[in-house]
Amino acid sequence: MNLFRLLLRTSALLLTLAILAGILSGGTAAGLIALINATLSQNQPSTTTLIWSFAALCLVRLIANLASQVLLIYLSEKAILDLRMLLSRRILASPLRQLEQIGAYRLLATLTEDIRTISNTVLITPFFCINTAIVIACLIYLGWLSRTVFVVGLCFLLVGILSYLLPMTKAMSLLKLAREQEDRLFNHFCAITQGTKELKLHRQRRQSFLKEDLRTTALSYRRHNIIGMSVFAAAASWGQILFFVAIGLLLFILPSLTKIHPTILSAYALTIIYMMSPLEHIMSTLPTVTRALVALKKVESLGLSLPANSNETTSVAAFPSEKFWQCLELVNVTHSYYQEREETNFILGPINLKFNPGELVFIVGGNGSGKSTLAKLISGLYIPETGEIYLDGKFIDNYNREWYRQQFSVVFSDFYLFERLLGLDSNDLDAQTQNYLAQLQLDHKVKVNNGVLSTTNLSQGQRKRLALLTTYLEDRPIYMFDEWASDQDPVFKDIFYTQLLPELKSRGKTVLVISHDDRYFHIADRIIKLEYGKVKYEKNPAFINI
Ligand SMILES: Nc1ncnc2c1ncn2[C@@H]1O[C@H](COP(=O)(O)OP(=O)(O)OP(=O)(O)O)[C@@H](O)[C@H]1O
Repeated sequence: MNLFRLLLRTSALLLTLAILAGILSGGTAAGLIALINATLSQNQPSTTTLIWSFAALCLVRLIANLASQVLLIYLSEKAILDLRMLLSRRILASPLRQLEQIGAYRLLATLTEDIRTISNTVLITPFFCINTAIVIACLIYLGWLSRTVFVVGLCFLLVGILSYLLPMTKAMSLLKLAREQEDRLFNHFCAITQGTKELKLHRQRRQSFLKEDLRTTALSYRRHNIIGMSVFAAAASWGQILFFVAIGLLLFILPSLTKIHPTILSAYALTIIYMMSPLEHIMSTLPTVTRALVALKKVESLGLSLPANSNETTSVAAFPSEKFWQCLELVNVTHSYYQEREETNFILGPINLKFNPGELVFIVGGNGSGKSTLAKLISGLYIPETGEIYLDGKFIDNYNREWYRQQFSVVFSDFYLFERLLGLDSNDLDAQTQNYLAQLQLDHKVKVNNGVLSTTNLSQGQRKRLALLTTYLEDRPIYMFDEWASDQDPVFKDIFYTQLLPELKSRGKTVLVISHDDRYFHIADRIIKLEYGKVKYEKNPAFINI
């Protein structure tokens, strides 16, 4: 994808109109220069026709220039908005595993830095187009003035462009390296925001983080940027001097080689001087354009490029709401993680499990045995590498996975809490929420108004209760809680296991609970124990020696 295609996708009509207006603007600029040259070269006072032509060209240039700029500004702002929305949608449509592999810091760098870089370039595109149109129109005018001089000039121009492109390529590779360092910088920024407490509490850790990690990366980023931008500056200065060399050639060398009329020479000198400002502008925008190209490449390399990368159907309208289901089945399901540094694989499965409505199932096992991974597989967040998942005999594939995920309400151990109760449009949402707040003993802390919670700045245990509240409001057939009770005080832990879970079960919900609380295993209908990624046993708690 390049910048032009990005603009074309936004609105082909607007882009065409803007380019036409830009060409007209550039053409009239060249026309004005031609008129000025013609007037200067004639030895008699200007005719009325010339004066009126000059006034008309001024007017056309004013209107065309304005129209082109306004159209392109509108177009570029629309392109940025579309890009922001598209990229956010792409991220949300990408498989969870792919996003985990990319890493939050890289996504953050793309959503902030890459979009900012692309936006900056898109915003200068209007002026880039108009200046290019002016340069092209001036070149046409020069060609019309004298073919011989033009051909010599063109050869000179080609040599100039080639000598400019060479350092440009070098600069581009340096900017690419700088962009890689930017990803690492974002990783360090995440460490600063998420590890503030750990860094504050340990002076040596903080100093070594600042010196060895952050500073080293920031210095490397700076070095690549400085060299890259200096190469650009050198190329731009070289380009500028080439113009004067061209004028020098024209004035001092060419007349001695071939016969050229002085009026043509002065017209050439005037036009080249006029062209210098738009050309300088074009050259000054090249570093920004190059950065944007690097940013676009980065977006593509993350697998978040604009062509659809997810084969999943995002519509759920084609499927019935699954309030009454009979059987959820996992057949030989596997998932593996490749741990690059350890060069080892963690393999979960093959897993064969069945779940029924109204069942309370505990998933237990030691740390790292694969419980959370299984939860992600069951809820459709991970796609099984091998094996199949069936809901009432319906094979879950890309076509219906989005619908399948809508059957689950989950509180993960690393849950996220939204301040607004998004996507819940019940008429009495506030009343229902208030009711649950009281049930979860949060009504003295949190209020709700028009679906907005008064605060989420609470203790971890209280925040988990708010996450539980959200799942209550979602009212879906299958509930999953990943170590939900681990942050609760003994009193509320007891309420969770002995009141809330049985209540959900009595409402016909299937409840899958990942837990280490063996004191409460007896309330489950079934216990599934995982060990090293395999199901060790699946039993009624009455038959287990806890
Ligand atoms: N995002 C990941 N990338 C790579 N490996 C991972 C990832 N998440 C988990 N693993 C690996 O998979 C294994 C199982 O992890 P999982 O989180 O499923 O275990 P768990 O049983 O939920 O553990 P715990 O009780 O500590 O929460 C672990 O050994 C871990 O190293």
